[in-house]
Amino acid sequence: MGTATIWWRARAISAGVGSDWRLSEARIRKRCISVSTRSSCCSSPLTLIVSSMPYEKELAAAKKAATLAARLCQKVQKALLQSDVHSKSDKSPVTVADYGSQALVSFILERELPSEPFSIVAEEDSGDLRKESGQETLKRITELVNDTLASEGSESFPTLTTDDVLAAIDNGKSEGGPVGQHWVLDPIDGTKGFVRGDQYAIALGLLHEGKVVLGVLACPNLPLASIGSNQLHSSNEVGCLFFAKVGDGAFLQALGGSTQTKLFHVQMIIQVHVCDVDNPEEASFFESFEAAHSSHDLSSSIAEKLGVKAPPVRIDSQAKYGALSRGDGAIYLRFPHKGYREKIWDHAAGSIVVTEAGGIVTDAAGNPLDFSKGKFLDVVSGIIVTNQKLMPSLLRAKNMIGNPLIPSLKQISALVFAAAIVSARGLMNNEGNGIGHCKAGCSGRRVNEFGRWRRYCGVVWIRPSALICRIAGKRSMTQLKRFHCGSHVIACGAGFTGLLWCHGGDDEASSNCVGGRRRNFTVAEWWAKKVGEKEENYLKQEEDALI
Ligand SMILES: Nc1ncnc2c1ncn2[C@@H]1O[C@H](COP(=O)(O)O)[C@@H](OP(=O)(O)O)[C@H]1O
Ligand SMILES: [Mg+2]
Repeated sequence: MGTATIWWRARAISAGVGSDWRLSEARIRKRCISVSTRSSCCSSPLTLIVSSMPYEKELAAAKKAATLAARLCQKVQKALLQSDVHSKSDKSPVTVADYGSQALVSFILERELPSEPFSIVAEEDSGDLRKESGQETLKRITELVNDTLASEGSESFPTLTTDDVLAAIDNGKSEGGPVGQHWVLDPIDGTKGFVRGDQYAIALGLLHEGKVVLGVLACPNLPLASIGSNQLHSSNEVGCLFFAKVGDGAFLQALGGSTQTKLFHVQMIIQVHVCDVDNPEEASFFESFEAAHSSHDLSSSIAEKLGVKAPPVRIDSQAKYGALSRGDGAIYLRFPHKGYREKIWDHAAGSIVVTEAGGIVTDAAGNPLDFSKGKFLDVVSGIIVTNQKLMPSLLRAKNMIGNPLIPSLKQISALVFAAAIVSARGLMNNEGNGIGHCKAGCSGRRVNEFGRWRRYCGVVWIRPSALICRIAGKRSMTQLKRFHCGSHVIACGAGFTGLLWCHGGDDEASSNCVGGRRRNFTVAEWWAKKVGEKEENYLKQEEDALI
């Protein structure tokens, strides 16, 4: 008797978003069909043994869990945005959605995969909900979870008690590690985006022996159409579900399954690929919306060094990984500020979606991310995501910019020049225009802004890596340090080719100069704190001033 194994894989035809929404889920399923035959006689029956590929049922469970959790979050976000009661600073709706999403995902995974060892590394724990003060919130979460389960028409679920919800949340207490299987969950990734009404994601990955083997990203607000420049899909619809299994490619389907994308009950799925651009001038890059999460200055210096022309696309959450996996942009740069430790749930699902789409995810030194060390990722100074072709030059650019020990010729000459500017302080006139020396060092466009800092020149620190000149006023360094938000920074990051800009200064300087080439919102926050004004008002003033 001979046994032949036939691997059959329906290849999805997709060159990018919107190119082909006609594939059905059945067509992309990968199956192993083992066909046993008797070599001599055709009278014997043909035995077909169809066995699922690894992680098939885990993937189905993860998609179901993330889809339901997304439904719960959408409901809360909608109420949050419509509510007059909750101000943006009110964290309670977010809390409800975070816990609710975690409870739902945990409940569904445990129910769908009863025979598997069950471990989840997740962001939330039930400590606060077990306190007297958390009882009301716990009740709301339980209602929300039960309502969401009831809305899943195709199946009936038991009604969960508050204790069931607490237990489901506490499943997420696992520490992960290099041994065995662990789910990795961020119940709402991009909380700030969620509160703003922008992007967020439910991110669920599975680790096996420390490696990510599957990932699902539910992005309820991400358009099905590309958010990059080459928009191919005409739909305005939002809600994307990205998923990937190791060795099997990355795929995208509509999260809601609306009539447009779900004809005849067949869910349409496309295989996604990262964009294969190799010319940085044609590439665009993603970064965090929040400057506090990732240094916008550093990524802009790197992009500039690389020759990227397009402005950054700033969005919250791992929706960035999803968008990159389908070629909306070619690069995702993430440079947390000193002291921050990345968590595995912020990257596990996204990284496999991108790598299965043909991309690469490394730390800023080019090392692959190691998910086997527990909750934290020990990354060297940031995370870089891009395609195979751009990665080498991207790492080179990062090394040149990020390594203070190897300043470029341009940086050295700019340094010398910066020192000259300081010593030439006396050249500035009394109208506050530093035109005399400024013309020599930066473009005319910025002259006035620069000139108005005249009064604040005095003490200068120069950090070669970023070419940042810190120009303090007549105030003492101690005073400046007290403000401690980088707002006294005048950054000359791009050298002296006309890209001098201002991040603000002390109180007067910031009001004068924040409208430089880049706006640093921390200045606004700082200002708001200092003068007790709302950030929005301050920004409005700035807009008006600019007009
Ligand atoms: N100071 C910081 N630096 C870097 N990342 C931070 C940070 N503070 C929070 N984060 C992480 O950044 C995530 C959001 O990423 P992004 O900036 O890409 O939207 C947050 O996820 P949560 O919103 O789940 O807490 C949080 O884990
Ligand atoms: Mg997160």
